[in-house]
Amino acid sequence: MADLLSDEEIEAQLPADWDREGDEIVRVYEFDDYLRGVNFAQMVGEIAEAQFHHPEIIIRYAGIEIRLTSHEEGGITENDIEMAELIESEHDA
Ligand SMILES: C[C@H](O)[C@H](O)[C@H]1CNC2=NC(N)=NC(=O)C2=N1
Repeated sequence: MADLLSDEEIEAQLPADWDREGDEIVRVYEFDDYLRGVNFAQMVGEIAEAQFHHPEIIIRYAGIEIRLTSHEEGGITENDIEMAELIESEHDA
């Protein structure tokens, strides 16, 4: 079990373009092609399986929303920050 991060730690470690919403960190990735978004969601799912840390993935016509929280700990942990960083690197690849 990872430790819950403090408000200051979350603020300091949140990757660029990610927002904090209560017990979750959130990012919307916009795509101008629906199936490119679907493909990105698939890649996020593969990262989640590899990390065994699973985001909520919302597939919309205009883009993909990723919501991360650590359910077992009941808040935001290093696992969420690490997942956000891995997803960012996948998006930038
Ligand atoms: C039993 C529990 O669901 C598993 O240990 C993993 C699976 N994936 C998970 N994903 C997320 N986001 N939070 C968890 O606490 C979590 N736990």
